[in-house]
Amino acid sequence: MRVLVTYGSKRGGTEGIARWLAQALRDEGLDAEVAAPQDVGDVSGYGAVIVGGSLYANRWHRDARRFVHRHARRLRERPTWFFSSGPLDASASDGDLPPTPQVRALMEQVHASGHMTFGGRLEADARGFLARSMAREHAGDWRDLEQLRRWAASLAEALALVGDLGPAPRGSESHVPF
Ligand SMILES: Cc1cc2nc3c(=O)[nH]c(=O)nc-3n(C[C@H](O)[C@H](O)[C@H](O)COP(=O)(O)O)c2cc1C
Repeated sequence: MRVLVTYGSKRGGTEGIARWLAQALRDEGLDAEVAAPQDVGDVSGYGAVIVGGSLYANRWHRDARRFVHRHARRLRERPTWFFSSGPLDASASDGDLPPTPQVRALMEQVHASGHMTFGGRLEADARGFLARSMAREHAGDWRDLEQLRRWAASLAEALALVGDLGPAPRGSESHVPF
């Protein structure tokens, strides 16, 4: 099954997660590819889509939000998962940080099957006034590869189940059982 991983990322940390995730999904036997949201014309060729966004003031990066709005109808027709990347500490590693209210609303819009929050990254020499002052105390890389691999394995398992159930009837919503 072809799987698209796309992202909204200001400073590259979330893009990095998208790339690792696609690799982890390929390791699980899926035909996964990464594309920047502006390079995706149509998601019809994909069996499943994963959209990630970096968090700034609890809001997803604009490119990720726009992607969801633009493709909402098609996303509702196929299994779609979201991930967020943000916390500059180890709080995301357990895998149970919920989506922010804005991201939850986007999930409802496309009937997303699930969400994962990953730790973020902020470089010590980050540009921008706010980023620079945050970096004084919070610079670091909290993206957790083990957490990412566990999530990739659970997605592969869910997609294998979808595959066993056969393709959904045209126009129907996805029915991933979790
Ligand atoms: C100004 C600013 C605001 C941020 N706000 C949040 C936030 O509300 N929640 C959060 O979890 N992380 C927040 N972060 C951390 C970023 O989400 C984190 O650095 C992330 O990895 C950035 O992803 P990117 O490199 O793809 O842009 C903030 C970072 C900055 C610089």
